Amino acid sequence: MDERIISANLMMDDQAVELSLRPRYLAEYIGQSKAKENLKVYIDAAKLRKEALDHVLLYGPPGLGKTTLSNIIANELGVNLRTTSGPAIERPGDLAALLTNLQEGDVLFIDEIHRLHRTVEEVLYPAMEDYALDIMIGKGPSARSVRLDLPPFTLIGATTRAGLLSAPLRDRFGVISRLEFYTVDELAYIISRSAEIFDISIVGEASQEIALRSRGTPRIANRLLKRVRDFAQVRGDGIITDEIANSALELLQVDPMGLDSIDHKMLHSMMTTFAGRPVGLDTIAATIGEESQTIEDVYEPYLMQIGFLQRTPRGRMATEQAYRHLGIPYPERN
Ligand SMILES: Nc1ncnc2c1ncn2[C@@H]1O[C@H](COP(=O)(O)OP(=O)(O)OP(=O)(O)O)[C@@H](O)[C@H]1O
Ligand SMILES: [Mg+2]
Repeated sequence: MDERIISANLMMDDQAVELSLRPRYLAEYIGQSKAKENLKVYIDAAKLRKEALDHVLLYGPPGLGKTTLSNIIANELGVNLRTTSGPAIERPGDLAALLTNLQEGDVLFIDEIHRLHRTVEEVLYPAMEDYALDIMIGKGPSARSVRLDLPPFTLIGATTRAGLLSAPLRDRFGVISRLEFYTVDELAYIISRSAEIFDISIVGEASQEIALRSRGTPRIANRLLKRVRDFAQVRGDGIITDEIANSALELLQVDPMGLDSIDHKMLHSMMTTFAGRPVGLDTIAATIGEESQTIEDVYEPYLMQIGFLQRTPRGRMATEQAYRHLGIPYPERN
């Protein structure tokens, strides 16, 4: 399991904490104003018409609040939420069971929806489109298909990789929302809110400092806050000051841009081993000993967001800004 501090993936000891930190209503959900504004209109309209909300697809890098937002949507609608995930639904029958147990207007949340089995996905098409389930009865030449009506419901799908969704599935979502990285101010606000929930005091610029190194990601912000709190309690008097925050963050080896040793290794090898030439994802992965998928889902999106990495048709390239950050001379040849 990934134990690195900036990893946006969920770790076991985070799960209980995440529950308490998770905002429950749209008004408490910080940032993502575009997604939020639209959703608010659709939710209000669905409530006015007493209809199920249209199916929603949420996508974006890990830890940006997809699961949180799905919970909020169900809360705002005042309906039940059933949660499952793509890989957990093994057979079409499993999905059929989930669907037939829904009540009118309920939300079915499928996390990692890009990992649904093909045969399961096919059950979803008529369910999403017509609120119906096509069931095969019998075998061989006498087999026939029976259509079963479902209550109107809302499917919320979440994925870190919208590109892996099949076109027919993607087309059946009426609302498609991309979650964005958070600004430093938004993260600082989330950190202050979490500190309040933890009942710890954080003063001066400390929440800004932590926010700066959180890679635009609330989950990382909350995780860094917890580690900094440990330092404050052991090395200080429990109050998170600028000084405590900075020295803790330094020890955690997260640099002022939020980059950790893997980011550094990756950029460094692109600049030196490959001398700034475009490099393929798999080559980078093999060189630094990480999985291509982890690099693509976790590392690249943020490095691209801050303008350190470029994807060209010939491969990945570090930008001049990245060279400056690492203190390596930029090859002047392009
Ligand atoms: N907009 C927000 N405001 C406040 N806190 C947030 C917000 N979004 C996320 N968080 C915090 O970040 C944590 C992670 O969010 P969440 O689990 O919803 O991310 P996710 O996108 O589902 O991640 P994954 O792709 O790994 O499933 C939550 O526990 C919550 O505390
Ligand atoms: Mg999630």
